[in-house]
Amino acid sequence: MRKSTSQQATSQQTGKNATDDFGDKPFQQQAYVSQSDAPGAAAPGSLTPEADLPRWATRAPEGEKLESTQYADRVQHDLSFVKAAPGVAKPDPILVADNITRKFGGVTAVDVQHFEIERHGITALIGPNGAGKTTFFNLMTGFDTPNTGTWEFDGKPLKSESPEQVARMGMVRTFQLTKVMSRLTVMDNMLLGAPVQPGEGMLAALFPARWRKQEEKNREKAERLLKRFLLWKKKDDFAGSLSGGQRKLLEMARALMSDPQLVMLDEPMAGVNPALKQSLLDCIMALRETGTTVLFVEHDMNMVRHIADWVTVMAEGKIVAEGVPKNVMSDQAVIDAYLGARANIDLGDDAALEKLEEEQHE
Ligand SMILES: Nc1ncnc2c1ncn2[C@@H]1O[C@H](COP(=O)(O)OP(=O)(O)OP(=O)(O)O)[C@@H](O)[C@H]1O
Repeated sequence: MRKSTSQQATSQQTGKNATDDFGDKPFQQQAYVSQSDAPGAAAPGSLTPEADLPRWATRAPEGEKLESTQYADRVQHDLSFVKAAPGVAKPDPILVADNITRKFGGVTAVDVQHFEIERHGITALIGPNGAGKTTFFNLMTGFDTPNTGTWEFDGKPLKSESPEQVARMGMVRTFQLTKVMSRLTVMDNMLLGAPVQPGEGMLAALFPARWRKQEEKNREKAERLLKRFLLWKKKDDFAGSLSGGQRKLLEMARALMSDPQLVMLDEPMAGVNPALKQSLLDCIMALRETGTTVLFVEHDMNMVRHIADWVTVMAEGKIVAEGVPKNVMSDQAVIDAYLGARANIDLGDDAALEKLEEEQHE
């Protein structure tokens, strides 16, 4: 069979068959080149055919996990060969949705023909207010039911699963308006996020030593996460006493108690003060480093540019554009339709972003 252009590029660089290189050798030893940089490679813009993508997707060997930033390097490498087109196939998708529609009366909130999320990547879902982003999240996670469509998480169909079952399968989400339990302490909120609550079943009650050990483990995990999310000092405070930004951090930390494979964050930056924003960005990037896939909805373009490996644009319920951030966010149609004045704001310039937000609210 003819090699894909990406395989040719890698083979030319390493002198070996690219298929041998993916998967069974440590990433550091591999010499990857981007398709357009490779000597004799196809002209820029001629991308790998969709059918070839899964064959050469970089994956950790069975039963192993990659270390640290290798996930970012691999996912960005793989996605650099994917065509920037709505509904395009990805090399190693963890979530695949087909023909998803949701109508509210006469309004079609979601009408997604095909959508894939690349495993281990950070994907941003952007679009104007009312584009259908939150409804799409609700549908994928069992909080709402589509009129039509099918979707699979890690190869398993999800159509009739409840939110609890979806979470148990490894896909968890946070909400635009946080759903932390105000009258519980921060630590108790975290323990609620643990996958199995010790002592719940009759069987567990018969073996107290076992559930005590499990609870100890849950507390240790909660402690690690609360430290990472800068909330450790608040562990005994009621969640209701936290600021909006701290609640976002708590909700995200709680979602991680079940070691999810995919985390879906709905506007994680909304209402978070600039001082906490950087911590939040760091926490999300740290998630990718531990092998967790992230999908987030966000209006904060600063964040999207900083951390996304891939950007998907929704408008009027449909996926209208997809690609790597620098391409999508410089696409004139996307700028006209959505980014507008947000497009040229300097990276990291919170003051400029806040000024713009104020202007828009005037
Ligand atoms: N429960 C509902 N009942 C009726 N209409 C709804 C409902 N939920 C969403 N909609 C409508 O569906 C459309 C998509 O809304 P949705 O909240 O998913 O958009 P969004 O992209 O998340 O917007 P935002 O960025 O403002 O959060 C909107 O027209 C909205 O009014």
